[in-house]
Amino acid sequence: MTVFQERWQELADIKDELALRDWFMGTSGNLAIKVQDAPLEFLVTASGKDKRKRTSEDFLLVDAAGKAVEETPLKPSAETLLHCAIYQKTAAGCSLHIHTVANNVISEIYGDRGKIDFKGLELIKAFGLWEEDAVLTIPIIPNHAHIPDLTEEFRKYLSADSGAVLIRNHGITVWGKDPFEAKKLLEASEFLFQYQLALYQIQSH
Ligand SMILES: CSC[C@@H](O)[C@@H](O)C(=O)COP(=O)(O)O
Ligand SMILES: [Zn+2]
Repeated sequence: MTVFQERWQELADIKDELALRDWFMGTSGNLAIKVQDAPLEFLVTASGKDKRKRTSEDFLLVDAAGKAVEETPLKPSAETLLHCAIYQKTAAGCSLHIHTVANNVISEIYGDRGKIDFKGLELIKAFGLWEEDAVLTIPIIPNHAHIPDLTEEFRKYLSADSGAVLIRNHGITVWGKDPFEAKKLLEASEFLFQYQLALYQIQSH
């Protein structure tokens, strides 16, 4: 199997796993996996597809500018520039973006603060935070409709090779060295958002 085929299969498998969780409501979400550096090329989901379906037209190969490497009728994800920024600024190998009710509501509740902090919760260890008093901070950025503007804002938080950013009333984007790490961060984030939401609902009564 070529590297291209291996990466395609890895991305298709992770797409199926996230689909099983119903994390692609209304065609939302996009996924990417790096195929090579210098020149950068990565596979990204084709725009507007039902990501619950597995087909031979789910992904296309794009370059560092987010343009298709070969002639294709497929359109790269509308949010490809976010994935470009990740691969340009970090050593990540995989990036995942999903919309959930929990991540949207949390982003709205905490959006004015520009971040949400988690402390004293076991699952922040998924982000490599093992100390007793460690704090996980997930930035929350405004949801600019103009994707280059959104990307500019997003780039400010790309200082590590793995991480997560919430886009207000839109969704979350995570990145990690490979699909396993990116999925771990995604699942941990969604757990933390659901926990915080449940707590918020109890405490506001
Ligand atoms: C209709 S879903 C919202 C989209 O605008 C977008 O935010 C999204 O996540 C999916 O867009 P896509 O172009 O399919 O990658
Ligand atoms: Zn989106």
